[in-house]
Amino acid sequence: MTLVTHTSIAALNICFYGAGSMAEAIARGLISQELIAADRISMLNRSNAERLTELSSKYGVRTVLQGENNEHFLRNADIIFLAMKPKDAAEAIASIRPLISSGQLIVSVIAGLSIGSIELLLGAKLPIVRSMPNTSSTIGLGATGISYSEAVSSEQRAIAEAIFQSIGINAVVDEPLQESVTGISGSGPAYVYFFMEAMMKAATELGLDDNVARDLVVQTVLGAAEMVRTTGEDPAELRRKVTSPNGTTQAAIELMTERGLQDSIIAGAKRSAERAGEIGAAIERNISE
Ligand SMILES: NC(=O)C1=CN([C@@H]2O[C@H](COP(=O)(O)OP(=O)(O)OC[C@H]3O[C@@H](n4cnc5c(N)ncnc54)[C@H](O)[C@@H]3O)[C@@H](O)[C@H]2O)C=CC1
Ligand SMILES: O=C(O)[C@@H]1CCC=N1
Repeated sequence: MTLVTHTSIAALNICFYGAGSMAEAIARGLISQELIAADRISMLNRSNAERLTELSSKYGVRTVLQGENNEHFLRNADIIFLAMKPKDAAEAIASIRPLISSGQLIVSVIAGLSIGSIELLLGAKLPIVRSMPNTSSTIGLGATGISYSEAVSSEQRAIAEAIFQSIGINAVVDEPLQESVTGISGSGPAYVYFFMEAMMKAATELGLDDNVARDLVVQTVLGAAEMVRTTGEDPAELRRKVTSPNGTTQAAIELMTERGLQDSIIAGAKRSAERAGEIGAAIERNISE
């Protein structure tokens, strides 16, 4: 069995290729969970020097704009996170092909992008981790789906899992299921925020002031999630315990059901998964043209 310790990860160099929201969430999580020192992390962006200055002053990471000695960071990285938008991925990945060597671990967070497409773009069957994290990684509460290419060694698997575990929980899934993970936990935080926006709007329309509305809604969502986690009971059972016969909750749930709340959430999550597939297929078409 391969032993991967926090100490062995601390000795690696990690490069984020694309320095947007998701890269920041993971880098911030890794630093705050003390898995790796900030000066072992480099973050590269195509443009926006201001954004890079903000990241280096906030976290102490090394930053570099594309074209300004970014080759050094890419060549010397043990792990390269591919973290640009899907529309930029094909060009960005193909352009680093001459810099990549077989000892490096490539970790993609790009929605829809298949391992096969990354192999085609890099021109080799390298060790590739396809992941689908979420922005809650920022505070160590992420939920990440992970899949591996055949070339990923057991030690590299252990490193990838330790990295994502340091910023939340992991589920290792067969690659086609990454689209489902995207529909559930990748996009999922946005559904919860959407729900919270609606709850806060309702609270203010019901006469509560903004701060009280925010506090009550945040605590309600936190408490409900924690109840599911700690009691191990099904959400349906916990919901039943809130719902007194002919009471207030029943009145609310009946109206929400009539207006299709649950059906909308199910359809929306499935649409996100389907969209991940469409995004991946568009990149594949782009590569084969
Ligand atoms: N935001 C989220 O909740 C999640 C995002 N993802 C995936 O993460 C990826 C990044 O998403 P965000 O961080 O939200 O996007 P973003 O737009 O915040 O960041 C993308 C960054 O990549 C940079 N970039 C683009 N082309 C580049 C190039 N050729 N070289 C260097 N940098 C380049 C852009 O300048 C930008 O800063 C996407 O592929 C998305 O599918 C995955 C899970 C969750
Ligand atoms: O909206 C998106 O495409 C990305 C992938 C999952 C969350 N955000």
